[in-house]
Amino acid sequence: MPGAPDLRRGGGHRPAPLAALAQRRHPAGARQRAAPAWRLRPRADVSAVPSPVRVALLGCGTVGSAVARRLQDRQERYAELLGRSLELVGVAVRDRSLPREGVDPVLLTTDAEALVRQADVVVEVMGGIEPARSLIETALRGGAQVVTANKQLVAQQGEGLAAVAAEQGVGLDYEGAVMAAVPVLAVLRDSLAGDEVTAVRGVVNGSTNYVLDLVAREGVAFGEAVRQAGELGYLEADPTEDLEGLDAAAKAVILARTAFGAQVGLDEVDRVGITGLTDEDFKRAAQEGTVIKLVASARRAGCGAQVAVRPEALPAHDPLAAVRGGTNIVVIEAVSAGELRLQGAGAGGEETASAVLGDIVRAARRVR
Ligand SMILES: NC(=O)c1ccc[n+]([C@@H]2O[C@H](COP(=O)([O-])OP(=O)(O)OC[C@H]3O[C@@H](n4cnc5c(N)ncnc54)[C@H](O)[C@@H]3O)[C@@H](O)[C@H]2O)c1
Ligand SMILES: N[C@@H](CCO)C(=O)O
Repeated sequence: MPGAPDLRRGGGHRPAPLAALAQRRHPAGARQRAAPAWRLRPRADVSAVPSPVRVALLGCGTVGSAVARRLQDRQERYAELLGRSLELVGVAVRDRSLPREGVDPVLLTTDAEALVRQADVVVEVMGGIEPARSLIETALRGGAQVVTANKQLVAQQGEGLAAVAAEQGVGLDYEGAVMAAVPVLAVLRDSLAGDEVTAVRGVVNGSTNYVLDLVAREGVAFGEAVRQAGELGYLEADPTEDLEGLDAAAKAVILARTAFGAQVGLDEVDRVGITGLTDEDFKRAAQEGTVIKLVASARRAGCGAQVAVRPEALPAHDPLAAVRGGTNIVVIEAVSAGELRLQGAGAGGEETASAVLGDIVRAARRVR
């Protein structure tokens, strides 16, 4: 939406934090200092305690701050699950003076590159293509496992990054990039690995579903509904990505790639967003007993796929018609399984953190 105001979070200021913990815990080069004698443990103890898995977080916005908070307050749970602790060693931000509720200011750093080099697992939740892509590549080439929720990056550059990951023998996971809390990629990649998926169709963008729902059911003005979606943390940093269907298109490309191995470019998606919808469209849909949804679909076609994102007026009995607010749904068709439906929270910091944290645990299991 050109000229759209920042529809998202506000924020005050706190005093500047101390130096990043990363430097303190994992000193490099000239900064290296010997540990004080009182911190040295007897050799037997050191070998008995597995070293922590060092996690670096790139970005501390809606998703990043939720991930950071959960990494801290679920420490014991993760240690039990993994047999070693997950240690958040630093959080890369643009501005260290901004408050990050529940995140220890000592962890904040503006030097993302240095942070990446000190981690076993790098979690990219800053969004955008650069510097996210370069930082991920640096992490992979340095032997770190990478987790990202960045659907634009995965849709546009995912294959190249996956090749680097394979070359380095490390993982690149991005469950949070598609349908937030709904584990659709795991189902397509793992659970249906022995089947043949033929089509995937769904509502895969939470913010536009929230907007369409509010406009149609509660008569809320379009602009006001968009503002509320922003307040809930559903919108991308650039809301046009949601409203023009680019976010859904990126997710559809990732779905097609995961479901059928289809190489579909973002520019090959037949895409229409929701900004062209008029009051007349909503009125007609109500009169006809239909519901307008932004539908993403991918259908296997030979070695490739036909991928589309467009608003459709759906009959009330269509499973996609019933999803409310920020909820997402996907209907998967597979030769042996038949039709499967997955539904749940499709946007939001805490909800997306669920998927990102799942990927972090998976990644941590690979760290030797
Ligand atoms: N919000 C959601 O519901 C949701 C759901 C699934 C996936 N995602 C994806 O997760 C990613 C993050 O989304 P978000 O909603 O948290 O965005 P956000 O804008 O709230 O947070 C991103 C943060 O990263 C910071 N950042 C950007 N560039 C940086 C840089 N170079 N160095 C340091 N910090 C930098 C920004 O200042 C911001 O604080 C995006 O790729 C988004 O598409 C978001
Ligand atoms: N902006 C995205 C966030 C979740 O990917 C949406 O509205 O679905």
